[in-house]
Amino acid sequence: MSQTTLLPVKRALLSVSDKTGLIELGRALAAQGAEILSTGGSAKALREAGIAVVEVSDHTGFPEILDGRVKTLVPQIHGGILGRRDLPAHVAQMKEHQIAPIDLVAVNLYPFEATVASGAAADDCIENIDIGGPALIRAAAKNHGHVVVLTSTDQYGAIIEALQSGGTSLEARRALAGAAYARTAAYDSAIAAWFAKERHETFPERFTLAGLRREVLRYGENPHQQAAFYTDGTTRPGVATARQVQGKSLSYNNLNDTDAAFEAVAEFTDPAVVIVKHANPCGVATATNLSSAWDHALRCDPVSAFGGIVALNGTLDEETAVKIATIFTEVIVAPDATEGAQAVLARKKNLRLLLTGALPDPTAGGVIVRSLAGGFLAQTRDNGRVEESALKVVTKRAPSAEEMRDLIFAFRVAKHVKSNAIVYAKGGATVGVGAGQMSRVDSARIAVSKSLEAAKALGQSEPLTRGSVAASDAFFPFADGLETIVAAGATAVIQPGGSIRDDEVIAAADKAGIAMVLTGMRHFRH
Ligand SMILES: NC(=O)c1ncn([C@@H]2O[C@H](COP(=O)(O)O)[C@@H](O)[C@H]2O)c1NC=O
Repeated sequence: MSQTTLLPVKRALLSVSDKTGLIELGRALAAQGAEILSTGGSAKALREAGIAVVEVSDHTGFPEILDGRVKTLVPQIHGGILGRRDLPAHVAQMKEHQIAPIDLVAVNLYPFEATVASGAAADDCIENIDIGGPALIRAAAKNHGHVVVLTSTDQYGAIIEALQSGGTSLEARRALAGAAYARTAAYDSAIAAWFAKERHETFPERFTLAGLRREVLRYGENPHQQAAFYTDGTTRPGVATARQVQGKSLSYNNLNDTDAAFEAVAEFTDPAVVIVKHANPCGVATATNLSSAWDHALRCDPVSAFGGIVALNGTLDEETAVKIATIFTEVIVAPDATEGAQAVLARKKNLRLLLTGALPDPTAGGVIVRSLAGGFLAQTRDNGRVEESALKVVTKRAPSAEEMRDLIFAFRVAKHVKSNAIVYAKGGATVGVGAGQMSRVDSARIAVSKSLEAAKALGQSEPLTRGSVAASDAFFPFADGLETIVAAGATAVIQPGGSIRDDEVIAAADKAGIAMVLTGMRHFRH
């Protein structure tokens, strides 16, 4: 058989859980004169639409048994799919055992993933593990030289067209075979993940990662890199589940930054705004409303905010939208937006607006992964959150109530800043962010110099860090980082503690008369 030969379909097996498009496919096959074999529910739907169909059990002479656990798992079916039409021995054996060739298999599987997502009981989940379906798919995909395999309703259209134009090409069947194995692999991955979860096994010996390509991106982190965006089927509100209301496609960096911004803004219950650049917050604020939160977030580092990603933790209103629209912004992400806000943003054609419907739960667990040469690292999500009750005051002076509020705020922001992270905050807003430096003291200094720039923009000569509090994502290895913070005018500090020089650092804080609390929890982020 040449590469270009088109194969018609003389006999097809349709066994689908999702009946979408089934009738159209059945009609197209019938119109080509194909015999249609089908299982219980699929056969019923086809028959009701007036399409001639042979029940698999009539074809094989073997009934569906064990509540449908065994329907198609019989030699007449699998032999009909797997027999090679180009091997005389196969053809002879098929004839000897009265096995009729099956040229097209359309199967979509029991909805295991949806059943698990619905929170169904274990028995229900197990009953939704399809056995016969994957066996049919894998057999048909293996014998793609002779058989077409359809595993998704959105593949039907192209195959109907191909059949109407004389048949399917080897190239098309091979592409469908690849998609079929990817589908059964993803299905088995979901099943394995469910078993691991049931057994409270966070890191099973074999870790499978399955994703559905949502989009091929224009390029990756840089234009010479290729990239695509995959979703994993989880329903965590965020960039993967959001509805894009307007604007051009998001880039690789946009997606990454939007995720960082939205995860950060979900930390706060008061109206909050996070502005992100290069995956780091350059302004975060909470206030009594989003409009004020935007003003305060922007004030922290208006230079970096240019071309940033803005995340809000409530419904974007018109007043706030007008303000955000005054500066160049790449993406806005929020649970919702009023019609007025959407109308304002609609004038900015390139600005992307993503609506998520809800906020992610910052305390929810789950495993996150990152690749490295030869493998990937898996870890549980950083869902740690320090509450006031867990803090240990280690200095002579305890923080005031106002300082305490800002300390907790600053530490929550620091959790979302790349290490080494130093965050200065005042009045529920960041006033200086030092991110991603190789030494903690440099992060402390950079935050102050940025804060001085921000102060100048406001016509002030003192950095905004005067009278602020400071958070450090990890302990101070030496007193120098703390001394920089004191020099910047901060009056209280929050940090995990745990350094062998904690005593030195606490003594430096006492000497400066500032308050210090230890969290006992670190928030490294790389
Ligand atoms: N047991 C079997 O032999 C078997 N053969 C096909 N299935 C599945 O049965 C479903 C279709 O069933 P029905 O046509 O009765 O609605 C499909 O999702 C198909 O993947 C089977 N069911 C599960 O294992």
